[in-house]
Amino acid sequence: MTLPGSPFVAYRDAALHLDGVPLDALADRFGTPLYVYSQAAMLAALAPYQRALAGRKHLVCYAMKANSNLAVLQTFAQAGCGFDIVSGGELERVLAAGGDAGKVVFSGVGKTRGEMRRALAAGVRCFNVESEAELEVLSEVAVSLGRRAPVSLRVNPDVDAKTHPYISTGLKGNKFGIAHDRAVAAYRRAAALPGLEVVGIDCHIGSQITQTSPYLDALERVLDLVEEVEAAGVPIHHLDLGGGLGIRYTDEEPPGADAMIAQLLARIEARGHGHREVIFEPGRSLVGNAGVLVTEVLYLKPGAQRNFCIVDAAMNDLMRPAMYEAYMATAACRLRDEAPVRYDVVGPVCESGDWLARDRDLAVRQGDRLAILSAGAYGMSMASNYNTRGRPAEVMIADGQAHLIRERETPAELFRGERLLPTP
Ligand SMILES: Cc1ncc(COP(=O)(O)O)c(C=O)c1O
Ligand SMILES: N[C@@H](CCCC[NH3+])C(=O)O
Repeated sequence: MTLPGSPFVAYRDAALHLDGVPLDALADRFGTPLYVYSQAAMLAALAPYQRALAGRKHLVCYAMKANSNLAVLQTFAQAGCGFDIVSGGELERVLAAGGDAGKVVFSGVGKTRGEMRRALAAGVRCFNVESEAELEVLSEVAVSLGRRAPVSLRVNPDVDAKTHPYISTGLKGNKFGIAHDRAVAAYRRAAALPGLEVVGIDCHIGSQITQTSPYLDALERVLDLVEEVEAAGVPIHHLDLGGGLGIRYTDEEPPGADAMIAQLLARIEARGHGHREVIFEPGRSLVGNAGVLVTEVLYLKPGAQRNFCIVDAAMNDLMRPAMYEAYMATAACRLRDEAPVRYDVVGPVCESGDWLARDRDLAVRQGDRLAILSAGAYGMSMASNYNTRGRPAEVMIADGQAHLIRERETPAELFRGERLLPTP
């Protein structure tokens, strides 16, 4: 039986393993629903980025929104990565995990003054500024602290990333970045403001991108702008080409990071920009196929039109199917020599949109476990407590050992901080 996604997920003697560890045994030990990650799979996904960029000035800033567990951040920090953050909370996580603020780029359209102050105090590498109004506020905040904030302008290159409309970010109609035709004026303004120091340019065109051509199109537009901005007298040091490289969830065939980067670097050299430092901000491609969500079959419910496989994980644990109708592959943790039945895999949450997989042929019985594959990115990091459900525990396999890296939430933790009204 072939499985899409990670080569680290495989059957051995009819039992599904991640990185050599049987998932049923982890479910027995830690309970379900349970996120399980492989550190080796994360490092294997980082390797092509490092290979392609070796020998030139570069920084891989892991886009931690994809999976922000401290142990995941520690893994990438120890491998030399920086981080792409989008909130003050993410900055605190980087620092708690031992990451280097000097390798942090701070993206996001709505940074608050408080977040700017904290990031300046921590000494982040760069603010990826997304509007002209933000430039003014950041300069003011920096001046009030007697600092100059390093900035890069996130430009919107208006290219089609050819991905799901909800996760496309580089088109004119998106809220992200500064419009291409406003960018030179914005750079002039940034260079004139007392609290700012222009250091780079950046773009990020979307997520789950499975072709190289949108990156090449965006690069041409970014390089055109760099030339215009420098001609206007504002030097640009680094090129941040964002993240967004896709992974295989089912039958997608995204380019390898090394092949994609090699093409971009060749173009950068050819246009005479080879001296610039290059930054990438990959999220999903580093962690997506390094993780699975293990869930137990609670009930099998045959129906006239559809059969339901009701599991203990739900949309609050893994939002991608409900939110984007995303396809997530599922696999039984133990293979049974029985005829499969076609099921919709659904959770206990009171919403018709609470489904994890549709029309899947599964040979499972009550009490069996299923693994939702490719769940290492935008799984736990998007989980909520809807229906007062504690979020799953997380386990990381490192050097053949399973480590609990986040405890399961208890109901008491969920209403900690809430207060009853005074009784009359
Ligand atoms: C600014 C920025 N950088 C990087 C990423 C990482 O994207 P991905 O997980 O698709 O690599 C995102 C999310 O799409 C983002 O918004
Ligand atoms: N959360 C999305 C991707 C959004 C990328 C964030 N900039 C997903 O699961 O596919």
